[in-house]
Amino acid sequence: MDDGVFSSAPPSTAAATAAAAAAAVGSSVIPIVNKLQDIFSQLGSSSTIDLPQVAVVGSQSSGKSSVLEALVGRDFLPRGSDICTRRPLVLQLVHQPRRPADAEADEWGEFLHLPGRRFYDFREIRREIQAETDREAGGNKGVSDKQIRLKIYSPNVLNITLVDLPGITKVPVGDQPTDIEARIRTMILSYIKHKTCIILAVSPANADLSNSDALQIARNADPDGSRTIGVITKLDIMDRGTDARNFLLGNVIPLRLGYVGVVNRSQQDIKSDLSIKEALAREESFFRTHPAYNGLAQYCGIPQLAKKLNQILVQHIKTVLPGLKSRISSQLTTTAKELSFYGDPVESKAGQGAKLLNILAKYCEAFSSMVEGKNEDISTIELCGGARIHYIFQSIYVKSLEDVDPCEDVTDEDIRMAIQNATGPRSALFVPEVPFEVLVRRQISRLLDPSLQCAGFIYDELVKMSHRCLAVELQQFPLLRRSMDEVIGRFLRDGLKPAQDMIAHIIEMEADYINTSHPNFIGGSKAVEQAQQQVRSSRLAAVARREGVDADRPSDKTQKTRPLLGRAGVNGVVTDHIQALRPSADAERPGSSGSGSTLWGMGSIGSIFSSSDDRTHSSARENSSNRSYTAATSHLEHALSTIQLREPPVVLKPSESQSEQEALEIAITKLLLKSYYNIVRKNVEDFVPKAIMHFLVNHTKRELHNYLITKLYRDDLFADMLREPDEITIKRRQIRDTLKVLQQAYKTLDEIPLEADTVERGYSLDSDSTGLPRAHGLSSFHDGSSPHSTPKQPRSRKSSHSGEQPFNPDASGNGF
Ligand SMILES: Nc1nc2c(ncn2[C@@H]2O[C@H](COP(=O)(O)OP(=O)(O)OP(=O)(O)O)[C@@H](O)[C@H]2O)c(=O)[nH]1
Repeated sequence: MDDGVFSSAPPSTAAATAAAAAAAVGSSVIPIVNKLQDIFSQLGSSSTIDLPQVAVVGSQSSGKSSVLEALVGRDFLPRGSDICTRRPLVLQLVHQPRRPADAEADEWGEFLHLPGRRFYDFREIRREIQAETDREAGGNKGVSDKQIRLKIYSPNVLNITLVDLPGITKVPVGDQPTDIEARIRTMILSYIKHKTCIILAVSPANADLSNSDALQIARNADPDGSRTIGVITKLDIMDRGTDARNFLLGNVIPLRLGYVGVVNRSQQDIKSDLSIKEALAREESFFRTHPAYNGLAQYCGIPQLAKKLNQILVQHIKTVLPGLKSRISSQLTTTAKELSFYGDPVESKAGQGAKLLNILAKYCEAFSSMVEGKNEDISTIELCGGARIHYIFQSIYVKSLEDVDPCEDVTDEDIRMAIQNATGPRSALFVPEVPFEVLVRRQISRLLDPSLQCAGFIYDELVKMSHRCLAVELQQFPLLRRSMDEVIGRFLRDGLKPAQDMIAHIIEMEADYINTSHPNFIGGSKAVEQAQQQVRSSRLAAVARREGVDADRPSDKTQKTRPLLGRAGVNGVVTDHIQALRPSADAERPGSSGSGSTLWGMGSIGSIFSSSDDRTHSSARENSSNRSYTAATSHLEHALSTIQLREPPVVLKPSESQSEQEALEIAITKLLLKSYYNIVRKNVEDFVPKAIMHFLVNHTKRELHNYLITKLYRDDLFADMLREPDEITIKRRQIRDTLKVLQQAYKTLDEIPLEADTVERGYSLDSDSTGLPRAHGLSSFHDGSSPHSTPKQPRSRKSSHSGEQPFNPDASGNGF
C-alpha cells in the first residue's frame, strides 16, 4: 500500500466535499428524474420512470460492498477481509423530498423483513444485515440465495436499485457446501442475466487481473459488453513497481464501456472509522499524485464510476423520453380538441346568433349525412342511418308483402259463395267478374296496414337519427337540445301525415280500378287453361287414390268412370267437363255471352260454361228427370192430399258437395286473384317507399333547416338556448388547466436533453473543456453529438439521441 501518497497530500475539506458530492450514484440525474416524476404526477399518472438495476459482481473480498457503499455515499454495508456478503442484498433507493424542519429524519432505511421499522442510524442497518444474514445462512460462513431487501429513503438519492451479491469463492469453508462456487455463480447469473442490469465487474488490482472472475462471469451474461463496467479496486495496494494503467486503458481485456480504477477504504481505515468523504478525498489525491495514472483521470476514482453510471442513466432516460414525449403530445392533441369542442362561451347577442345558426346548420348537415350514409364514423358493427331505412323497405316491408299468399284468407267456400251470389237466380253460364273484383279488392285493402306501418317505422328511424345527430355537441346546451327535439318531432310528425295520406291514396287507387287489361295480368283463357290442368291433375290423383283403395270392389268402378265434370248441383246445370275444355268459337267473340255478367278480361272465360251441346245434353237429362218426377207426383197424389215443403232456413249456404265445375271456377278465380294481386303488390312495393321518401325523408332533408331557423332563431331566445349547465363550465376550466399542464410538461421534456448534457459535463476531474470522458467504451452512451459542442448550445431533438441503444427501454425496470 502506497501510504506515502496519502500522507504526502492530505485531502482538503473542499476537495473532500466535492468528491463526495460527485461520487453518489445518480445524484446528478436526480433533478431530471424529479422533473419527470413531477410531470407524471401532474398528469395524474402513478407511473414512474424505471431505471436500470446495478449489480456488483466479483470474487470474494474484491471490494464489491466497498464500491457500492461509496456510490451510495453512506456507511451501512458489512465489509471485511473475510466473507461478508452471504445473501444477495437488494438495495432500493427511494428519492423523497427534503423536509427542512426535520433534516435529521430525512434519511432512513427499512427492511422488508421488518416492515414499519425505520432505521435512522445506518450502523444499525449494517448490524441488521449481519444479523439477518446469520438468521438465514447461519453464523459459520454459510451462503443463501434468499434476498435481504432494504429500502433507503433519502432526498439525496435517485430511485434506483443496487444489488450486492456474494463473492465468487473457490474453496468451501465453514458451513459452505462443496459446490459453493457453482452455487454462487448460478446465483449471480440469475441477477445479471437481465438485459436491464448494469454489471459492475469488480476485480482487485492486487490479484491477477487477466484471470478476473468478475470479468469472466460478466462476459457470460453480457457477451458483447454493452452493459458491463470494469471496476478495478485496491490500486493502492498493488505490488510496488506495478500499476493497472494498461488494464484501465483496456489494453489487456477490452471492454466496450471501459474500466474505472478505484481506491476504497482499507480494513484499517474501517477500523479507524474513516468517513466516506475523507476516503474519497484521499482517493482523489492518490490518483492526482500517482505518476502511473497521470492523464487517466477519466478512468480513475469513485466519482468517475458514478459519472459513468450517470451517463448510462441519462442515456436510458433519453431512450425513454421520446415515448414519453409522444404520449404527452397525443394527450395534448386530444385535450386541445376537447377544449375546442367546448369552445369559448359566447356573450354577445350577435355572437350567440351566429353560434346558433352554426349549430343548426351543422345539425342539418349531420342529419343529411346520416341519411345518405356519408357521416364520418361509419359503423362496422351494425347498420345505421340511411342503411336502416333501406333495410326496413327491402328486408321488412317488401319481404313481408312477398310472403303474403293472396288466397290465404279466402277459402274455396268464400269463392263459391261469391260466385253463386253473383249469378243470382240464374245458373252461371260464365264465371262472373264480380266475385273476382270483390275478392281482389279485399286483398288490396290488406296492403294498407303494412304500408302505413312501414311509414311508421321510417318515422321512428328519423326520430332516432335526430337524437343521434350532434348528440355530444348538444350536451353543452341542454335547453337548445330539448327545443330542437320538440321542433324536429313536430316537423317529422307533420311530414308523416302526407306520407300516410299518399299511401292511403295509392291503395285506394289500386282498389278503385281493377285493370284487367294490365299486360302482366294472366287473362281469362290462360287462367282457364291452367285451372283445367289443375283440376284434371287433382281429379286423376283422386281417382288413382281411390282405385288403389277399392281395387277389390268392382261394383264401384262404373261409378268412377262416369264423366267427371258433369255439373250437377246448386244451379242444376250439368256440364261435360271434357266439352268445357274446348273453348267455344262464340266465347272468343267479345260480347257473345248474352248473360247479365260481363266476361273477364280476355273474353273467353264464359264460353266454357255455355256450349250448346251442353245445353242439349242437360235439357235431355232434365226432360228425363222431369218425366220421372211427373210420374212420381201423380202416383203420390193418390196417396196424399198435400205436399208440404220444408221452410227455407234463415241463413242459406251453398249445398255442401262441391261440383267439379265449381272446383274449376274456384281454381280460375284463385289464379286470377293471384295474378292481379301480384301486379298490385309490385306497384305498392314500389310506390309506398317512394311516397315515404318523398313526403317524409327527403322532405326532412330539404326543409328541416329552414323550419328549425323559423322556429328557433329568435333574438329573445338566444341566451336561453345557449345557456350552459354549470358542469360544462367546470369541465371547460378543467380541460384548460390540463392543457396548460401538458404544455408545460412538453416544454420541460424538451429542455431535459440539454440538462442531461450538463449532467454529463459536470464532474470531470481533468481540464477537458467539454467535460466528456474520452473512454473508448463510452461512445455507446453518448448522444451522437460532437464532444466539442458548447454546453449551452441548443440541440435538435433528433441529434440528442444516440443511434446506439445499450438498453431496451421496454425491458427496463428496477425489479421492484
Ligand atoms: N486498501 C484497500 N482495501 C480495500 C479496497 N477495497 C476494499 N478493501 C478492503 O477489502 C476488504 C473486502 O472488502 P469488501 O468491500 O467487504 O469486499 P466484498 O467484495 O464486498 O467482500 P465479500 O462481500 O465478502 O465478497 C475490506 O477489508 C476492505 O476494507 C481498496 O481499494 N483498497
